[in-house]
Amino acid sequence: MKQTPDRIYASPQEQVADFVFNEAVVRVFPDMIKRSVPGYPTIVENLGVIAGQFAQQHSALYDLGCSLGAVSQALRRHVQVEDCRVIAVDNSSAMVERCREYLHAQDSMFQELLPVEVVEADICRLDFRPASVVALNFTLQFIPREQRLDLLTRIRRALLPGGALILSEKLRFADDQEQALLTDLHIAFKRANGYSELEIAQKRSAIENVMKPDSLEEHRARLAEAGFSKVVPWFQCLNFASLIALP
Ligand SMILES: Nc1ncnc2c1ncn2[C@@H]1O[C@H](C[S@+](CC[C@H]([NH3+])C(=O)[O-])CC(=O)[O-])[C@@H](O)[C@H]1O
Ligand SMILES: O=C(O)C(=O)Cc1ccccc1
Repeated sequence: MKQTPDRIYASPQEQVADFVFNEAVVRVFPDMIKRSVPGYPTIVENLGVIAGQFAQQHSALYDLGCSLGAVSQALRRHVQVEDCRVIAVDNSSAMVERCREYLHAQDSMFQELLPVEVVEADICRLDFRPASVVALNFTLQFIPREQRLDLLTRIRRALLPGGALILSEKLRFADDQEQALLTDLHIAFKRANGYSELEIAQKRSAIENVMKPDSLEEHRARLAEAGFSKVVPWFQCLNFASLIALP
């Protein structure tokens, strides 16, 4: 993927607008997410490996909030199961357009990849087909809180026995000291990746109204209420974590 550097918040803005996944973000997204989310490359690659353990014949593998399709690409690199298809969904037309280009490029470089379908839709209004793997890789945090339980319930109903939901999220922490330490360390991570104090501050005010992280305890309670029987955290780097939820 192209690595145009993210300079979106580099110059001072009189009023920082709410963050949107538009064309300007699409252009810099691979650089932005790598420099902003500690552990992102490790999570994406291992999501493919984990999916390989749960993928079943004659089922769908969902990449919900696919952005540029990094997870879909990992699924296709790692899963070789008969009659499976990847369904990548995002409601940003700018993301979907570029995602289709990247996945076509992957098709032209490799043979025998799983078929993939990129759908422009709101994942809260999606009719799910029977699925063995569902990935929500840093997407649930952008869904309005009051819609999260319903979405997870519908995912749970679509999951086949033996399947899995892989849920990656930024976490918040009920303990003030833990929250403060991990927030500081996340800022240090961004600084170490070349973001200025201004960029960090402006990005923070851009996302505060649109991205609402929950605590691990809130995720566990909601997943249980949605009908998941087991939640296994498999990765945490600073305040970013990934969970495997079993039906
Ligand atoms: N209701 C919705 N319906 C569909 N898509 C949505 C919705 N709300 C937000 N999105 C989409 O969810 C994605 C979240 S980014 C995911 C990274 C990717 N998974 C990755 O592994 O590279 C996370 C981040 O940027 O921190 C964006 O593309 C939104 O358009
Ligand atoms: O930038 C941040 O602070 C984040 O928490 C993650 C993020 C990454 C990319 C787009 C929006 C939010």
